[in-house]
Amino acid sequence: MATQPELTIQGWGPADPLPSSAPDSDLSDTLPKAARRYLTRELGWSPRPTPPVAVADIRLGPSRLPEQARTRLVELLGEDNVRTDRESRLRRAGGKSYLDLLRRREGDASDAPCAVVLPGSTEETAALLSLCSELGIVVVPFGGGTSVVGGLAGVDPDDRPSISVDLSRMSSVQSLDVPSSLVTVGPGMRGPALEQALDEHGLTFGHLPQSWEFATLGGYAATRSAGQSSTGVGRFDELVAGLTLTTPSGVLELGHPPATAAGPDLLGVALGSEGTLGIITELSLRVRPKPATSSYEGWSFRSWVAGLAALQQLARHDLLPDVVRLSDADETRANLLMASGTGAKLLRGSLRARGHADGCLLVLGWEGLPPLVRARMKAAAASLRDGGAIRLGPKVGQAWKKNRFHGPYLRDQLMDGGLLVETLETAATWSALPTVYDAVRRALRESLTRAGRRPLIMSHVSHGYPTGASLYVTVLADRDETLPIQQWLTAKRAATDALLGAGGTLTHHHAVGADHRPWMEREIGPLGVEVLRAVKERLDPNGICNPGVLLPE
Ligand SMILES: Cc1cc2nc3c(=O)[nH]c(=O)nc-3n(C[C@H](O)[C@H](O)[C@H](O)COP(=O)(O)OP(=O)(O)OC[C@H]3O[C@@H](n4cnc5c(N)ncnc54)[C@H](O)[C@@H]3O)c2cc1C
Repeated sequence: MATQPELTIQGWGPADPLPSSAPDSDLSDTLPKAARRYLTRELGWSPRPTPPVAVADIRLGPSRLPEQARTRLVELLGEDNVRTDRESRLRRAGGKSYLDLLRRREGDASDAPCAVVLPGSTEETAALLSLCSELGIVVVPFGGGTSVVGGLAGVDPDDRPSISVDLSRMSSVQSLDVPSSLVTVGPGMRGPALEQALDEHGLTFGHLPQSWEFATLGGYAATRSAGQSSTGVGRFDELVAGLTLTTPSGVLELGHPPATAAGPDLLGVALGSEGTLGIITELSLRVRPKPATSSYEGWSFRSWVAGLAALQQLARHDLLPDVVRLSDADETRANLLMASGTGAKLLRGSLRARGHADGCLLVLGWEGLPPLVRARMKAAAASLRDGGAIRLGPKVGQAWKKNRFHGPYLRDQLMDGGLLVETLETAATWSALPTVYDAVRRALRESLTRAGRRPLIMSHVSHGYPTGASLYVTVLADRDETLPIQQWLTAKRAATDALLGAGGTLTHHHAVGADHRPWMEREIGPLGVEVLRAVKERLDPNGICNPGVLLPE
């Protein structure tokens, strides 16, 4: 089992060891002048240093784990694998949403778990859950800690002590069945390590969310994640052939590859269960040969509506590529301004000259066998041209591919400069998508506009289906320094009500967590909630498994 880098506590990126002082950051090093001017003008924002407090000054309360419980846990897992020290608890406090980062930057880690425990196998996890059930200790599975919906909040209505179950000791490949294209892995493994292990066999897994560097395979399954290539490769839940769900009531082996018709698919109950039913302790995943060729390219549309219509045509004729990303005019403008260098400047000039100054950028990625990729690209190109698109060529596609994991690093620096930076996402049918887009933008604009300050709302479609697509929204606004948490909570509530009212789904891939649970009944209905509760009561009779997420209070 290789050691995987820890995530920094107050932002994004690898951090080791624990820093004692706040990092220096300067937006002028990161953002080109034109982008800073643009943001200042658009938002009515004046950049100002608002660095996080030093990590040493972050406050967390004493552990509430009873000594007797600690002793029992140590008997089960060993002294090294039961940790109540400040650093272990701090590193497992919450996830990486804007609100999580705000709290950590302000020095608040009152949501830290009472202890961090590290089981090493399904058997140890089963014994751990049974012990915690007996002792009344809440367990919150911890994968990569990249939840952006409060999935790790550890909230318990009965205020019992809560422990974080860190799955990093279970992070290796257990077996590889090449003829069947199946790999069996531990839940704590991350994407880069899996790709490395598969590479020597000429295989790939290909699930690439933006959190790829730190998120885990168990976390993807627990949240039904989608990656940048999900249009072609499939969402994470489509890539799971089977898994082991370890619960306080026993161990469930779910999924029977290649296929079974033996009743309803219980695997679907475990996928997206967010730690509320137990802990995923093993996964069997579908892998594929590494693509012999890959080709990324850029296109431009005069308008968002034209771009959506063209994607819909591709979807209808089964011509969607593996990677699809259509940015609206606001996101396109911001991305072009943030890209420095002569290439970006030339592109801006060329788009202006061709009447696409306010256009919408489309990035497409194709992977697979060369003749198939060529044929798909040719057919799609004809359809896109019919839809009014102009081809910008491979450089734009390659530039996107090269920078595709950079966004979260920039978020930290924008927050350092006094900005609110957050994302939200949904999915809608092709017919509802334009209305959902308008409704979300309107709600965010109304909520975040005040006294000469406006939000910048940037959107893209990044996952296409025959029936519709996902919509991803990034919001930037001048941060309210007095009530920053309230500022975002109000905007988020308005946006969620608006997108549900317009026909969008509660979430496309970020999951429910604590943040979306008030709307869960609206998404699946009261009977749906009762069914989920009944399953939970059977598998987790004492309600110790991540009680603060998914199901409404
Ligand atoms: C910068 C950034 C970019 C992101 N980009 C994407 C993206 O492109 N696509 C996407 O889908 N998501 C994205 N996310 C969200 C996040 O990465 C996903 O939700 C991811 O699946 C979480 O994995 P994790 O291992 O970090 O899980 P954690 O954050 O540790 O946990 C998430 C939830 O799952 C539960 N859980 C974790 N492991 C297990 C397990 N083994 N068994 C049972 N329950 C478990 C936890 O208790 C928690 O409720 C992004 C997040 C960030 C911060």
